[in-house]
Amino acid sequence: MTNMDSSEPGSLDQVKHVVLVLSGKGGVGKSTITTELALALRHSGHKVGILDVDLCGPSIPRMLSVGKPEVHQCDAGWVPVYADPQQQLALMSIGFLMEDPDEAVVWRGPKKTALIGQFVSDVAWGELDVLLVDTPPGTSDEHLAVLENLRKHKVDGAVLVTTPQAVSTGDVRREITFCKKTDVKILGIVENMSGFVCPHCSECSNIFSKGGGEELAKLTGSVFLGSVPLDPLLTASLEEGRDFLQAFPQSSTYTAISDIAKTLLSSLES
Ligand SMILES: Nc1ncnc2c1ncn2[C@@H]1O[C@H](COP(=O)(O)OP(=O)(O)OP(=O)(O)O)[C@@H](O)[C@H]1O
Ligand code: SF4
Repeated sequence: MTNMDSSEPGSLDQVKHVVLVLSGKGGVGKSTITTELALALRHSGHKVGILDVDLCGPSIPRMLSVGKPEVHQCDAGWVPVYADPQQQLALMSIGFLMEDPDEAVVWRGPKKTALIGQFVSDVAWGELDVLLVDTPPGTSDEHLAVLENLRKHKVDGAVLVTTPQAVSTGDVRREITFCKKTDVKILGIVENMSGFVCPHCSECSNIFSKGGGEELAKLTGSVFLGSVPLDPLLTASLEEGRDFLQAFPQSSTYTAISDIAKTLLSSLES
């Protein structure tokens, strides 16, 4: 996808890279991967933003323990909320603006797309190295609304999240077709919940067949960014809004996430 003329005004002008995080279906860990990639990039000294546009279940505020703060507006738009005292990890979630998280489910298409459109263009991010956009699952009109609005500024490409089970279904392939049709570069594929890390001995067992994500990447000519195991310590950290990477730097899951973040960053900067 082409970048917008940088002379045009917009709240993404000082954002170096915009990355969509997509999944063919819900529950594969898209919000988890978005959150952990943001934390990994932030720990490696980058200034990161997360735009949580997942109307169906904005879960990132809980994962980052920011709750439901009051959001303020300045001349440039909505002011993001910071998830860390150093103000290196900015978050704007559609959940902050919704009275009742269940209300979006009954909204009709045009209302959703109008809200998303406004939301995407109206956040005052300031300077960021990377903005990760957590989109709703699937390939709906909501995706197109996100894309149309981001495209006015810039989008580097998309990270596709899948699981060993989902890789064999049509969902992830539909997502790939969506990227091709909408001219969004696939930056890479992440296989999440790839094996199970035993909470007692830290051994990783492959419950489902492994390697589907890598296979899919080969088939579609995409980069395989890596796999993240199903780790009960990660589940608990997300539930408690605790920074897993800070708490468990010796774990194999830490290494897996950090390596994916490094590979993504080098592909963005190449
Ligand atoms: N690698 C992992 N290890 C442990 N738990 C995980 C992992 N990935 C995801 N989870 C857990 O699985 C659940 C679903 O993850 P998540 O909310 O990230 O999925 P999602 O794809 O964003 O879903 P949706 O788009 O429907 O909101 C969460 O409870 C999360 O804590
Ligand atoms: S994974 Fe194996 S070693 Fe670890 S606790 Fe379970 S049975 Fe024991």
